[in-house]
Amino acid sequence: MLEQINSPYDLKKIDKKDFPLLCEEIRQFLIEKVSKTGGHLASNLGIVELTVALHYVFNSPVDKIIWDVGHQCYVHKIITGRKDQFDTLRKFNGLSGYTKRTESVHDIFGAGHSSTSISAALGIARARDLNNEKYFVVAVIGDGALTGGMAFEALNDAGRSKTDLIVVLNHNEMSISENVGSVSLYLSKLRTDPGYNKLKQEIDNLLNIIPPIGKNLHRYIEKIKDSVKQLVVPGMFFEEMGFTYLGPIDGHDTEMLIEVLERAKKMKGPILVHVITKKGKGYKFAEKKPDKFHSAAPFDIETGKFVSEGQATYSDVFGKTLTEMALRDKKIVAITAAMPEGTGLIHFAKLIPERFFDVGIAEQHATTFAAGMAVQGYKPYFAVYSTFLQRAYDQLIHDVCIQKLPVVFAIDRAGIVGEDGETHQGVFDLSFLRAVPNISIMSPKDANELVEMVKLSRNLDFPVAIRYPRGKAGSFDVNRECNIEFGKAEVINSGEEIAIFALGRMVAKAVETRKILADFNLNPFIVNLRFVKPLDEELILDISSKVKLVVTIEDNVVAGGVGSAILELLNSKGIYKPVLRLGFPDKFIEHGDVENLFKKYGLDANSVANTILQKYKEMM
Ligand SMILES: Cc1ncc(C[n+]2csc(CCOP(=O)(O)OP(=O)(O)O)c2C)c(N)n1
Ligand SMILES: CC(=O)[C@@H](O)[C@H](O)COP(=O)(O)O
Ligand SMILES: [Mg+2]
Repeated sequence: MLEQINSPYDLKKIDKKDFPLLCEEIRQFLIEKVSKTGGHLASNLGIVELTVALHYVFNSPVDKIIWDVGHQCYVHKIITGRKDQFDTLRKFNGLSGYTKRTESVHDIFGAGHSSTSISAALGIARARDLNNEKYFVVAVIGDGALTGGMAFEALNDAGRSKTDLIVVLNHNEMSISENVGSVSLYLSKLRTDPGYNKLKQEIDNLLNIIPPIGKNLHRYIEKIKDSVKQLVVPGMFFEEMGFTYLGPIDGHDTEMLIEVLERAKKMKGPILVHVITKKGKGYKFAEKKPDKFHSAAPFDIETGKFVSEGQATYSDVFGKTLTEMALRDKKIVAITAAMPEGTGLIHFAKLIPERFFDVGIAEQHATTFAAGMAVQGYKPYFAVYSTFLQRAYDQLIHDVCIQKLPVVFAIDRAGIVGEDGETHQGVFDLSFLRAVPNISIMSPKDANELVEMVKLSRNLDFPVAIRYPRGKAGSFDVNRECNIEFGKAEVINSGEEIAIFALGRMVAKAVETRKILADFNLNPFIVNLRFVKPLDEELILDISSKVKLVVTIEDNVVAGGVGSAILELLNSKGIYKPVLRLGFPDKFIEHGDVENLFKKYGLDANSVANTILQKYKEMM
């Protein structure tokens, strides 16, 4: 059946009774393809029936379906004519793992970061109304994404607006890990107590029988209805927010889904359809461990084992080091915004649960919450992906840095992350952090240096950012002493003519570059900068004054990064030399394998060596 589907129109030609079979085919397709490419398997397995029902009931692209985060849009991509590209999913020049406006007219709104769908949908709906147009607007948001503040800002705005808008809440009790927070508990209550909803329906029916006689009496009765509802159905949260609540419904029953969505179509104002699904449905390993199959690496279908399992990542190095420190130091607390696994804080959570805080997908709250703990003498470590820290820029400035509070931002996934693409590349943090007073920024060249930096940060009495990349880290020792001196760079090689200042994982590339340049009789200085703020000015000025060409290499956009910092320093001291700044250009970096991307942007060792040679020849 799947072969016949190349557009939502084809789906409408299929007999509804055959949908369960179609969904089964889609699941097999997903498992087979994602086992090879990697990707967000569990979320997509859970949303098969809901996506089929949505595309059956609504008429995309005339009707607008907006996916929150977008990591669960694979079924949508299959139905909207992109199934033949699934072998290229998340690969260089291949299909994006998220919704992307340039990829299809059915991707009405691009995503990757969480909790944006209701705002975007409301914007589209209000634009529709201003234009006097007629179409449906549907936001699909998960229970995890609903923990994000933006979702509530949007509900708050939409609820009283009377704008026609349908929000479908895909409730599977999971964020990446288990979902957290009181809204999550509230949803679970709705989910597990069918009588609760039946009662609501019965009360609504009963109250609606009361005839509205006269204007004043009508108003009075409406008031009574509201009070009775509040008394008998406590916490009618969505209704109180101004939404008509439909649900909860079984999200794996296509017939039921279609019936309820059709009903929602006929209703006016903001509607919330509460759908219960199972993350990972239909693949036993993903059902059992939905967190492991959330953002899955390629795996073996039979065993559920990941191809590259085993080696420690930078996240593990951070998580294990901090846990080790915190076992002896009761002031250390760890904070995550819904990423305990991804950030390596799971190690901390298991051993020291009382000092571990998962605040939901709420980076802004996490940052100010950390500031609050710091005010009371704790040492908070907020582990956050570089790309998601963008969300909390104001909190970082206003709540942490202005007050010079000793919060440590453990910035994971700094630099390019690869397959997640432009929404997730962590290539802006150096630029946006450098501009902020009071914060110190450092980046380790390898796993052991990360251990040392985490230790160093413990006794720094001001805001600190430690940035490190996604991926394997090599061997390390959490018991290693800290030998790094604050603000001091490391000279890896002395040299002549050329100085290469590199940061973080680019140090290894600089070392490799030097080997290539040796064949051309060039022996540059190689400096591991370690610190972006403060820069080791003395060392940088000393070495720069000895060479003809200064080169900087960073895993960040060139604009405002560490190369800019060095250029500014040299300029301010009257050292006017060519400074070749290597990093990412002024564009969003697409998805693909990290090494391919480094190559494309001239940041692999061979490309760096060639660029240096060319520049050097021009100068001679
Ligand atoms: C701002 C932001 N923070 C963190 C993430 C990482 N993230 C991606 S999906 C996800 C969980 C989403 O859960 P939910 O919306 O319930 O979708 P499900 O996977 O359960 O279907 C998280 C935390 C993100 N995409 N954006
Ligand atoms: C959708 C999303 O934002 C996360 O699932 C992200 O893809 C995880 O990335 P990692 O695989 O690097 O943890
Ligand atoms: Mg969920």
